[in-house]
Amino acid sequence: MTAYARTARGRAPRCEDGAVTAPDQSPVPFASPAAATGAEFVETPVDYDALVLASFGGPEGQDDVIPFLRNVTRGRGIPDERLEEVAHHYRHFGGVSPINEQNRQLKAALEAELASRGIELPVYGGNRNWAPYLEDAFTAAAHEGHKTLLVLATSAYSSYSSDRQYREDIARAITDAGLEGRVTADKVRLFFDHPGFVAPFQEGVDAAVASFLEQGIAASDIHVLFSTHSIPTADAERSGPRDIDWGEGGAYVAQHRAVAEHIVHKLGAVTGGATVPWQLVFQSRSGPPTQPWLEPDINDVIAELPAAGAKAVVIVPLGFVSDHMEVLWDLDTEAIESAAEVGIPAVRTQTPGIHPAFVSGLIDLVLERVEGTPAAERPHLTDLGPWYDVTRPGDCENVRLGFKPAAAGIAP
Ligand SMILES: CC1=C(CCC(=O)O)c2cc3nc(cc4[nH]c(cc5[nH]c(cc1n2)c(C)c5CCC(=O)O)c(CCC(=O)O)c4C)C(CCC(=O)O)=C3C
Ligand SMILES: [Fe+2]
Repeated sequence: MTAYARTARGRAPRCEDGAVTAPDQSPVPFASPAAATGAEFVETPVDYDALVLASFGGPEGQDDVIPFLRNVTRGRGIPDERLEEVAHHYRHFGGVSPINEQNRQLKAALEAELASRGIELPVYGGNRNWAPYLEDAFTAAAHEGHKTLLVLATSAYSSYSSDRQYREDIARAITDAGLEGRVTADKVRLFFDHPGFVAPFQEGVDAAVASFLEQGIAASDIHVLFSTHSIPTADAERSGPRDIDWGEGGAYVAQHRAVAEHIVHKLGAVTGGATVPWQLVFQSRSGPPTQPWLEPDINDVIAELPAAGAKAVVIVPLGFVSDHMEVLWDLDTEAIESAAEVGIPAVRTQTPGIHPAFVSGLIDLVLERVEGTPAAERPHLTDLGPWYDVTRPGDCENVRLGFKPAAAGIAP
């Protein structure tokens, strides 16, 4: 396949960190060859009979922590002593991750939204790494007679950890549950630039910047740090369709930059057009020090803020769907501490969580697949969207862990 029109036209305007470019205001015709062939978009209606909300999962008490971490690192032979080192965030919070409760709330909110629109679609919840597992969700759905399932994963951007690993685990769960050939599972497209996902971030950034302005701090002294999960650079380079040049950091970084640029551009309404300095930063690095991961680390950037003349910092958890451990520990604990050390007032803005715009946007995304909405009509706030319904073989693959069968993609 040749390069996409969206690449030839130029992706979302790229700019150096700290500068703000005016995004192209002209309406962008949807010209992707994929849209023309329908190859990567499912534009015919599908009569799904259940929705599966798929998430990461987390421990519910101290005794769960090591078994949970064994699940997360399965297949990599990491000894328990080493796992205990990464367990400290969970130990600190009584062994309880907030993520399961957040997913229960999101599931209830999705059910309420479906009911309010008069749509009958049962919702099942299952996790990749903790109970209820994906396998439990598929088993329960099949037990109640559902066969054509749509999976909604709580992960917005494209990379091995946030897309393909879900699809691999879906395939494995269907096999482990003995449901091969009895159920099918499709997956809702990645939603990094869907208006429902972006709205809560925009709201948070607008409010935080407005409040610093009210305190008499100039826009040019308010630094906005868009933070996301660092991943190995090798994963980042393979995070999108391979026939497109995404630039350094692959599709994963390009998607985050495009959304950040959109938010900063809209922020002009709050600052009276004045620009704020901003940057994409990374957090929650793990893995051996010899393995390169995306940089700079948020704490290193915060340490340099006084030298850059910053008087305030707004921390935007752009890569995260809810206030799970990465947000509570790495941002609310560590990054806020880093800001206190250099004496700069800091605000961490909200995650989408169960914000009404997000919940309603997720149901819109589900209905796109139920109704087979043409790609050209699907909401997206950046030039990179709308993202594809089906991922092609090789996209987001993990070269370290090797090939595994995955659901909801195009067969090799
Ligand atoms: C991109 C990304 C997201 C965002 C997208 C999404 O939301 O899916 C995410 C989310 C999450 N990650 C989580 C937890 C963990 N991630 C780990 C390890 C890793 N994550 C990675 C990437 C990501 N992770 C990577 C490249 C590794 C190294 C593994 C390797 O080398 O291949 C480890 C192992 C220990 C360690 O290595 O630190 C844990 C415990 C939780 C649950 C939090 C809670 O409990 O509230 C959530 C939502
Ligand atoms: Fe993670």
